[in-house]
Amino acid sequence: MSILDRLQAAQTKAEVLVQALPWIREFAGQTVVIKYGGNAMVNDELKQAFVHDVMFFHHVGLRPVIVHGGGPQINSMLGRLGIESEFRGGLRVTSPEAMDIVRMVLTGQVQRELVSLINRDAPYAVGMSGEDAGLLTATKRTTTIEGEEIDLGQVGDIHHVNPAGILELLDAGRIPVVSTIATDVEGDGILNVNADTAAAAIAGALGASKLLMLTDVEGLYLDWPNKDSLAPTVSAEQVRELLPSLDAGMKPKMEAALYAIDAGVEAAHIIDGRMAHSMLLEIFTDAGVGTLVTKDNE
Ligand SMILES: Nc1ncnc2c1ncn2[C@@H]1O[C@H](COP(=O)(O)OP(=O)(O)O)[C@@H](O)[C@H]1O
Ligand SMILES: CC(=O)N[C@@H](CCC(=O)OP(=O)(O)O)C(=O)O
Repeated sequence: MSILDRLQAAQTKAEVLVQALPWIREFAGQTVVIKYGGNAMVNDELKQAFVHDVMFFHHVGLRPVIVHGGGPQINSMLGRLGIESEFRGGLRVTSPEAMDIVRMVLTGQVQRELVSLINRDAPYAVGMSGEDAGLLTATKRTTTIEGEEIDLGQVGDIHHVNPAGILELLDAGRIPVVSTIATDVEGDGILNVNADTAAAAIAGALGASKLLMLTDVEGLYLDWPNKDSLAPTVSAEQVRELLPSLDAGMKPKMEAALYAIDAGVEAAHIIDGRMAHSMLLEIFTDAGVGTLVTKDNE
């Protein structure tokens, strides 16, 4: 590479840094909840890119909180153990036997892996389950399909979020990594909570400014699966209209986006986790990848 080429490449990097400046200034000190879906944890390079983005957020003064999923990882373990599992309305029907595996995979495998990956860079990450310090309590929920109420077993909807434990970690300069197992407020057991739902409730309780949801699709398609229908921005009102027609995977995500916005979170973003550094591009550049869900009046 000639000196001129090297100077031009350096100039481009400087421009990118300068472009990030207003966003860094705007978001410094704000809490951002990142929902890291199991389908976005595709390979080691992408996981490493995710960790670098989280570290970038942390070092420019944002307060990132990671709420992770792990649906595919749970499926794989259930399959290895020969335990049947099915999804109804985007939620896993969770028998007591499956519940043990869900807890084991989320808190013992996926969360540990993320915590270790971050801490290999710098020792900031601390894992938490929704069971820890009363973080998540839930009540048993069902789902309705074609007018019929379906029993989902040990599946919960958030009853209450006690964010004290997360706030203590954030104030100590840590990066909380949360698994979405909740204490059953009506019984003496635990409940399996969809990670999108939990992330939205946590974002609301923390007064987060953003909820970022990393998944395995470019964003919300208004006319799924028509690839020309990707929406760069949608209002909460539009999402409310779309909700009944949405397919399984996107439904809990859009319900979560609405919940977060109704709880005061300024924006929810659906971001393609299969693209390296998509979070940085969405937050700190003018490029705007993914779908931004905003309040009705914006
Ligand atoms: N309107 C839509 N726009 C985008 N994706 C959709 C839509 N409807 C359904 N989907 C599906 O939702 C999936 C994402 O949800 P899910 O598989 O639950 O991801 P995650 O594990 O990241 O939570 C996409 O891969 C896609 O197949
Ligand atoms: C009730 C319910 O469906 N819980 C989910 C929890 C994990 C999750 O939500 O993982 P993703 O974000 O990767 O989909 C499950 O058991 O798969």
